[in-house]
This record gives sequence, C-alpha cells and structure tokens, in this order.
Amino acid sequence: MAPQIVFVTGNENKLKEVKMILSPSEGEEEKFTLINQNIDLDEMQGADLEFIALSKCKQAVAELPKGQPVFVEDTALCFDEFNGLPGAYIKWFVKSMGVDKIVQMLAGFSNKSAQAVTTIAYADSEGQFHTFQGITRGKIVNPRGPQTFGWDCIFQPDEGSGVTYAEMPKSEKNNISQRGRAFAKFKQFLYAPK
Ligand SMILES: O=c1[nH]c(=O)c2ncn([C@@H]3O[C@H](COP(=O)(O)OP(=O)(O)OP(=O)(O)O)[C@@H](O)[C@H]3O)c2[nH]1
Ligand SMILES: [Mg+2]
Repeated sequence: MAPQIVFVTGNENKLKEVKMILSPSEGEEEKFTLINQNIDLDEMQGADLEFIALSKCKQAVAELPKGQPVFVEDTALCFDEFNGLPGAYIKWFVKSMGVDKIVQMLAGFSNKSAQAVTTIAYADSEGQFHTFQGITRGKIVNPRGPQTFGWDCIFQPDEGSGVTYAEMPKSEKNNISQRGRAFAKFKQFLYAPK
C-alpha cells in the first residue's frame, strides 16, 4: 500500500488545489496517499518564510505519531513597494480588513508589483526536514472574479492573459501559481528514485 503523507491545513481552498496538483499524472503509479488533518498551528512572526513554514511543520511533527511523514505550507503575498510586506501577515490582513482595503493600501503608490510565495516544509519518516518554494510575480489590481479564495481576485500574475487568479480556471492557475510551482518541486522530490 502506498505510504500515507499528512497535509496539515485548515484551509479548504488550499487543500483542493494541493490535491489537484499532487494527484498522479496519467499512467503514473500512486506513490503515496494524501490525508488532511486540521491541526491549528501557530504561525511565528518574521520575514523569513522558510523559518515560518519550518516552525509550523515542527509543531505538526510533535502532534503526530513518531515517523509519520507530514507537510505544511505557508503562503505569503509580498508587495515590492512595501519591501515584502504584508508577506506572511497577508492572512490577517485578508481576515481583518478584506481585499478592497488591501488594494487601497497601494493607492498612493504607482508601483503595484507583488509576488506570491508558497513555502512547503516537509518532515520525512526519519524526521529530516525539507523545504520547497514557488514564486509567481504579478500586480495588485481592483477585485475581479469570484471572491471565494483569499486574495485571488486582486492578484493578476504577469504570465497569463491579463486576468486575476480568480478569473482563471483552476488548472490554469495551478500551472503558473506559486503553489503549483512549489508543489511541482515537492512532487519531483517525492517521486525521485530513493
Ligand atoms: O487568493 C489566494 N490565493 C492563493 O493561492 C492563496 N494561498 C493562500 N491564500 C490566503 O493567504 C493567506 C495566507 O495563508 P496561510 O498560508 O497562512 O494559510 P492558512 O492559515 O489559511 O492555512 P493553513 O496554515 O491552515 O494551511 C490566507 O488568508 C489564505 O486564505 C491565498 N489566497
Ligand atoms: Mg501564513
């Protein structure tokens, strides 16, 4: 039987995308089974995204049976004009002020460039930690498309046809998104002959 890997997240949208990205391609044998656990993990403060993801992962390891492979991911939205902020704090900005006010934060500045960054931290069955990161550059725009996932409706990636993440079909988003890129690296690692 394929070994089980636990993904710790409480974010349904994230989980949906990750399941889609990590599912085996046509003709590919399933190397592992993904199971979700919703454990509430504290997020450390700071600008070091690998440190934040690793500390989430270490907490997850402590909550699970010894030797259980587990990963977490943390996603940041970094404005160039603000030297990388809100970064990992974007979660609290989305929760407390909403996307319209996030767009307005940049109203006084011509530079709307931003990057979305997903950092995965994985603990293998031997307790070794590994990190994988994906980055997508784009700009912050007025909301367009369904407002169902975080800041998808205000992030327009530079690649693509001038639409926001929210306006794209999921498969198109996963092809160019920070999450798609981070998980492509992770998948390659998991599928590499050991
Ligand atoms: O429009 C979006 N497109 C994305 O692709 C995306 N990925 C994450 N987010 C949002 O960014 C914040 C940081 O999230 P985050 O990494 O700290 O996760 P979280 O706390 O929601 O879940 P988790 O820590 O339980 O996994 C949260 O508000 C998420 O909703 C996204 N919004
Ligand atoms: Mg976070």
